[in-house]
Amino acid sequence: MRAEIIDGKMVAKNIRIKLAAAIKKLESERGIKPGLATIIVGSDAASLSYVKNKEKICLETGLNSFSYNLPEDTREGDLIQLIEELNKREDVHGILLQLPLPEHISADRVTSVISPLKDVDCLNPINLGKLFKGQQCLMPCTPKGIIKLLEEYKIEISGKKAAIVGRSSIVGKPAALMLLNKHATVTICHSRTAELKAELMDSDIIISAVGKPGLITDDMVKVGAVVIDAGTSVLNGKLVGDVDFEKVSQKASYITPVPGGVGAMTTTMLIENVLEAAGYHE
Ligand SMILES: Nc1nc(=O)c2c([nH]1)NC[C@@H]1CN(c3ccc(C(=O)N[C@@H](CCC(=O)O)C(=O)O)cc3)C=[N+]21
Repeated sequence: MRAEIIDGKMVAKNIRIKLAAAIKKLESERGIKPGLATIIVGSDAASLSYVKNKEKICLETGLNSFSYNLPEDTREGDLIQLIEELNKREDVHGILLQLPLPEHISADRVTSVISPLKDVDCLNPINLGKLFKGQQCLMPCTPKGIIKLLEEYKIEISGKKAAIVGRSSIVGKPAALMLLNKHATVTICHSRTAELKAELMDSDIIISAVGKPGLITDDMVKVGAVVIDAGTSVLNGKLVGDVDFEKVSQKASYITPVPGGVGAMTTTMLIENVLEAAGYHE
């Protein structure tokens, strides 16, 4: 079997055309220009790749973008103070705090400070609680993009067995909840999973969000499975996923490339969330 390649770049581009029109409308009808503030502490390679793409897309869709690049040795108190200022600013509708943070900063404490109304990445425990309960909230960008891709390619979720590899609060866990809300039977695998291969071989949909190049090989995937690669590692200066794309694409029915798959959707979902936070409702 030769997999159909899920073209995240193309799907994202089509969504952005609609977003750009909606942003224009919000500005002309209500005088609101949606604004996104991005904070990076230090210089994580995957974060920098995200920012580069995000800046381009903010420009393209007509969003205001404010960037804060803070040094690695920033004090937690100073970061919290910056977030509190952004919470109050009327021209900032979304706050994106890039993870991971340096070890001396508590991500839990800092993300709790982000106003739930501006929390475009769903990091605040209030929004995570809503997600847990299946209530309406700003959905985390990467899992939201994954669901959109599955829907765009008319891939059935209800009743399917889905395995998520990775249990981060920003991709793995929310992806599991969102698939569960769409009636998949979900297994969450991680570094201590006893039989990763056996779990994956039994799955119709595999989502990998670990950040380990080459983690998912063709012997772990059943023929006809849908393989979604949400890994973002930088290897020799290039962005790579978790999946051995060449080999796995000969067994899967659908597969996402890196770049051009999930990552391309993440940035676009971020813009969608900023627009939502700015008060635009279809
Ligand atoms: N709070 C937080 N939320 C995140 O969502 C988050 C984060 N922190 N920290 C860093 C990682 C990394 N990440 C990427 C998203 C998109 C691309 C992306 O746009 N990729 C394009 C191309 C990039 C290129 O080729 O330069 C693609 O895959 O097609 C990359 C990386 C989000 N992350």
